Amino acid sequence: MKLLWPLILRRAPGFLLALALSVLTLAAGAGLLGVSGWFLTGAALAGTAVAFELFAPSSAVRGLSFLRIGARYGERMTGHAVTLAMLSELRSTLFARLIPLVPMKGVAGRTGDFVARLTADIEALDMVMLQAVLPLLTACTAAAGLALMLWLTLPEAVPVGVAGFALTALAVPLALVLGGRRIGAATVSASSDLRVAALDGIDGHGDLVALGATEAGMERFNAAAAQLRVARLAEARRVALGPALAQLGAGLTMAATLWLGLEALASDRISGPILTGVLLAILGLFEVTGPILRGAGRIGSALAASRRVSEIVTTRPLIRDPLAPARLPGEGPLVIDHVSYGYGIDRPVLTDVSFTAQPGERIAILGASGSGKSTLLGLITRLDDVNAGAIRFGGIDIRDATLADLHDHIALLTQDAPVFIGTVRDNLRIGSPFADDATLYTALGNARLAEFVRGLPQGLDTWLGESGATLSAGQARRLCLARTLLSPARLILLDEPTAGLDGATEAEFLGDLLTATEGRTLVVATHAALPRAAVDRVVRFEDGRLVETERR
Ligand SMILES: Nc1ncnc2c1ncn2[C@@H]1O[C@H](COP(=O)(O)OP(=O)(O)OP(=O)(O)O)[C@@H](O)[C@H]1O
Repeated sequence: MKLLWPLILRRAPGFLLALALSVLTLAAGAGLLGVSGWFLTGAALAGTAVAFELFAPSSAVRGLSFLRIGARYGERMTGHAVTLAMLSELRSTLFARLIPLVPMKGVAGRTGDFVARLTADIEALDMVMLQAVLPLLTACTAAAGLALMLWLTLPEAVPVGVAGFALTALAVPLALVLGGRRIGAATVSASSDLRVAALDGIDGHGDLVALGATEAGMERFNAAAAQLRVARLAEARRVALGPALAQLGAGLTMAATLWLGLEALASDRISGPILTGVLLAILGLFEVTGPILRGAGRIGSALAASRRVSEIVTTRPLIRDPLAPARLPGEGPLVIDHVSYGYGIDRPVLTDVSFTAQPGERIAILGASGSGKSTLLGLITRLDDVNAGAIRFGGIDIRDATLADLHDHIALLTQDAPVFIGTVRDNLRIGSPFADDATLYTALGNARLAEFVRGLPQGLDTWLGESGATLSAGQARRLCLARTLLSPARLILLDEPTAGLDGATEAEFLGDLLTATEGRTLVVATHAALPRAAVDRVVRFEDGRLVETERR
């Protein structure tokens, strides 16, 4: 709830309107039942002893029923509109907070789990507002109305009426909430596990089929689905308790009031029609306890969801902008100065690495798989900070610059760069949002993809499926490379840029790197055999140490 309060306060007028309409709906409903009870009893008695006026009560009944319909419609529209707007803002806030948490070591968690937090968990919060906060505030007003009505008509019933109402609308839901926290947490975690199993199954479908392991994938999914079914069933049982308890509370309060009312009737302190009206109005006011008790059964999940969402919001990103940032110069040497780094304290990945890339220089980092090449490129773009030593660009420690400034100067093509859903143009413009077609084709040409794109029926406007499903692995790689080359950064870092290219294309491409990165500094981590002219210098890594530097 701590998370929701600022968002609720920002939309206070909308929520107050929804609350006012909710109170009006309840008052109209209670009034409708009360007047009907009084009217029907009065009319029945009129035939015998009491003279009764019909016109005013029947108009009141009609008026109140229209008022109730209109107010309920308005309340639903306003309540939902303001709640959905609030959740949409929460989703955007959460997504923005999530991004800085992902790099390098990442936050403890899995993609499917984060998707669940952004979708199902936030959806679970919508009932907090619509089935808990608004009805509870309405119930407080209803309790005051009930006390006033009884005090005016049957004062001796005030304690029993208010106590019955408070028990049903507050104490019982509170007990349901406290008892349902464990079930709620189990439901939310089972729902997240199911998403993870589904995403894994879809992503790895090809491999599961090829390995004849679809059954194992199905089993994982089915186990997660069964777990969710058990958790949901336990929750549904609690939710089903709600309406029954609401009926019980209303029934007992009415019976106690009736008992006191019959004594008052016998001693002429209340009339028959008024007593009937009061009893039915009580029934009307208890209507608000229905959503509260139904919601109380599910609030355990909402609380668990809210905790998971808060975890993201309150986790401080590891990499943050400095308070007083220095500006990086347009050009300058990249200095790797005695850098050491490890993902955990006990396993160093880079040890005391030092080298300098002068402006315009092309450096290849070679080394066996796992020797720390990608790790170093990640550190240069501040996906994480070094454990010891420093990385400087143009004489400025990159930790002293803002991330935005750093990424304007240094661009990285990661080993697993993704193709995003969208067109070829959408994908390329991520690297340079305002680039015209000629610039896009130049970058595509440098990545040896221009002919392919020109041959597509819709050229740059061709739609690429999810993760570039309509491209071959090599084409997807070259598209990502073209995107990196479009960046205005003066220093380009390429991690295995030729992965997915065939031997002949790889050699041609490496030869072309010179033109593609003309005038820029280039650091490329690769396993490929490099043509002599492709780079100015080769540095070789072995187990995280720089063991050799060779000038070409
Ligand atoms: N996110 C991570 N968490 C923990 N350890 C990691 C992580 N990423 C890499 N490592 C470890 O760090 C070491 C260096 O990995 P890195 O990816 O930098 O090597 P590499 O030289 O780029 O290998 P490759 O040529 O296969 O891409 C490896 O032992 C790897 O297991």
